[in-house]
Amino acid sequence: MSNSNNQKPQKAIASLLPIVSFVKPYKWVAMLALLVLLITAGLNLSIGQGVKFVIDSGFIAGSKAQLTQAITGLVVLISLVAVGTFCRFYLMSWLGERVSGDIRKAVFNQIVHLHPSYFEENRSGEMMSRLTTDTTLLQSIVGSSFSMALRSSLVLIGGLIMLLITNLKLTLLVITCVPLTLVPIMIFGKRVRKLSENNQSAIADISTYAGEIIQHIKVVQSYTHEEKEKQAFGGEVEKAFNVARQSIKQRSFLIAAVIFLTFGAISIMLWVGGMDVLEGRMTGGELGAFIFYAIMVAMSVATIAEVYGELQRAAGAASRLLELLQIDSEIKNAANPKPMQHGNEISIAFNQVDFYYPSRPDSAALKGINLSIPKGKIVALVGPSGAGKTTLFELLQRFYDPQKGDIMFNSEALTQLALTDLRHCMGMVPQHPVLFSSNVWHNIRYGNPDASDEQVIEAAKRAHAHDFIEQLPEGYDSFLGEQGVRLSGGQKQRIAIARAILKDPEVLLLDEATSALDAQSEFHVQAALNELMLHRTTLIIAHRLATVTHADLIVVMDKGKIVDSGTHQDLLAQSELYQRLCELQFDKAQTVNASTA
Ligand SMILES: Nc1ncnc2c1ncn2[C@@H]1O[C@H](COP(=O)(O)OP(=O)(O)OP(=O)(O)O)[C@@H](O)[C@H]1O
Repeated sequence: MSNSNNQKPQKAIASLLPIVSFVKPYKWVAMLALLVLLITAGLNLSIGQGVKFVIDSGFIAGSKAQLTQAITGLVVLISLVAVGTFCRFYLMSWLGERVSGDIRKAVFNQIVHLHPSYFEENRSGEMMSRLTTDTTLLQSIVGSSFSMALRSSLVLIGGLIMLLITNLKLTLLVITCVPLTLVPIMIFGKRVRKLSENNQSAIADISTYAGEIIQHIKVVQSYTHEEKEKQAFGGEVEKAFNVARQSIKQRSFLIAAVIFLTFGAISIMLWVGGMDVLEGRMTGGELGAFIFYAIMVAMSVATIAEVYGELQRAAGAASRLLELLQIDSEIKNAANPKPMQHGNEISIAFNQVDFYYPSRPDSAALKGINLSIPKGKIVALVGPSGAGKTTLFELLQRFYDPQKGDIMFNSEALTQLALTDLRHCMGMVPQHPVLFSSNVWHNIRYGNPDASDEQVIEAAKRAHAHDFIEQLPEGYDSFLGEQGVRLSGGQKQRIAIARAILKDPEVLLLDEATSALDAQSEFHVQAALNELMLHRTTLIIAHRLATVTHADLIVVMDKGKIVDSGTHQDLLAQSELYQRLCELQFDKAQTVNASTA
C-alpha cells in the first residue's frame, strides 16, 4: 500500500509533480490552453466593469441609448468569454485524456515486464484499479481540476485587485473573511484525502472479489454458493459505501462551511456597501461591480477548496502509480548479454541449485539440484505432487532466479543471456493451456506472430488440431471465448501444442502435455510430439509414467530434491520411489483395464 497516508499535505501535492513529465510532450497544447485560460480569466473580470457601466450609464442615468450600448458591450464580452471557455475546456480536456492515456500505457508497459512473484504479492484487482481508477483521477486533475484551480486563482487575484480599486473599506472586509474560509479547508481537506485513499482501496477490493467470482462462476454455481457470494459481495460493497460516505460527509462539510462563510461575508458587505450608496459615498454601479467581484472571489475560493480536496485525492493515486512505475523487475536482463545462436541444439545443466519461493523463504522448493541434460535428449521429470517439477520449469524460463547455484545453457549461465533470446528458444506446453479471448488464428499464432496462414494451418495439422478446428462454426475464425471456454480440455491442449510447434523452439518444455486427451487423440498427438522432439532438447513433466518410459533419462524428484535418475529399466531395478510410483500406476491401469474388459 502507498505510504502517502503519512504524507504532509504539501508533500502530497508534491507527489503530483511527476505528472508534469507526462504533460511535457504536449507542452504547446498546454501553453495554448494556459494562454486561453489567462485571456478568459481577464475577460471574466472585465464583465464586472460592464455591469457597472450598465447600472450607472443605463439605469441610473436613465438613458435608453446608453443602456442599449452598455448591454451590447456586455453581450460582446460574454460571447468572447464563451468562445474562450470552449477553447480552454476543449484543450484542457484533450490534455487530460491524452496524459491519462499515456500514463495508462506506461503503467501497462511496466506491468508486462515485472517479475511474476510481484503478481503473487499484489492482487490483480488492485493493479486493475491502478490502471483504471487511479489514472482516471489523474485525468480529471489534468483535464479539469488543474485548470479550475488556476482559473480560480487568477480570478481571485484579479478580483481582489478590482475590489481594491473599487472600494478599499469593503475590500478590507473581504480580505479578513478569506483566511476564515481557509480554516475549514485545512481541517477537512486532510481528512478527505485519507478517506479517499481508503475508498480507492475498498473499490479495488470490490473488483478483485467480483473478478474472482466471475472467473470461477461454474464452481460457485456447482457448490450452489450464489447466495453466500451475493452476501459476501454485498458486504464488500457496503464497506466501500461506508468509507465513501465518510469521505462525502467531510467533503460536504468542507463545501458547506466555505459557502456559508463566503456568502455570509457577502451579505455583510451588501449591508455595509448599501449604507454607503444610500449616503452617497459610492454609486450603485460601483456597488454592483463590487458585489460581482466579491461573488467571483468567493466562488474562486470555494472552487479552490473543492479542487484542493480533489488534488489531495489524486495525490494518493499519483503516488501509487509512481510507486508502481518505479518498481524494478527482480529478473534482470543481462547487462552485456552473450549472443545466442538460434537453430543450435542446446544442452542444459543445473549446478547445485537451491531455490526458495519469495513467499516461502523458509522452505526450499528445490535443494541441491545437479542435473545435466545433453543436446537433443528427452528427459522426463517424475515424482509425487509438490516434488518441484514445475518449479524447475519456472527457473528454466527465468520467472524466478535461484538463490544458489547456476543454470547453464550450452555453458552460458541463464543470467548472462538476453531474456528475450532465452525465452525465444523455449516452447512450453503447460498442463492447463492458456488461451486468449480471441480466434484460433490469434491463439496459435501467439507462438510466432509472423507466421503465415499456411504455417498456422500446418502447425495445427501436425498437432492434430486441424480437423476439430475445421468443424468449429467459423473454422479458424471462431472465437474461443474467454480463456478458451468454448473448447474441451483436449482441444485446448492441441491448440497449445500447435502454438509450440509454430514457435519451433530449441528447447521443449512439456508439462504432461497429453494429459487431457482421449486415447485416440493422445496417440496422434504423441506421434506429433515425438516428431517435434527430434533434434530438440526436451523436458517432460510426466504424471503418467507410461508416456515417458522411452525417455533418454528419467529424473525422479521428491521434496525438492533429485532422488534418482536413469533409464526406465535402470530405475525399475534401483529406485524404490520409482518402483512405488510404477506399481501404483501400472496396477491401477491394469485394474481399470480388467474392469472395463
Ligand atoms: N508460487 C509459489 N509460491 C510459493 N510456493 C510455491 C509456489 N509454487 C509452488 N510452490 C511450492 O513449491 C513446491 C514445489 O511445487 P511444484 O509446483 O514445483 O511441484 P510439482 O512437482 O510440479 O507438483 P505437481 O506434480 O502437483 O504439479 C510445493 O511445495 C509448492 O507448494
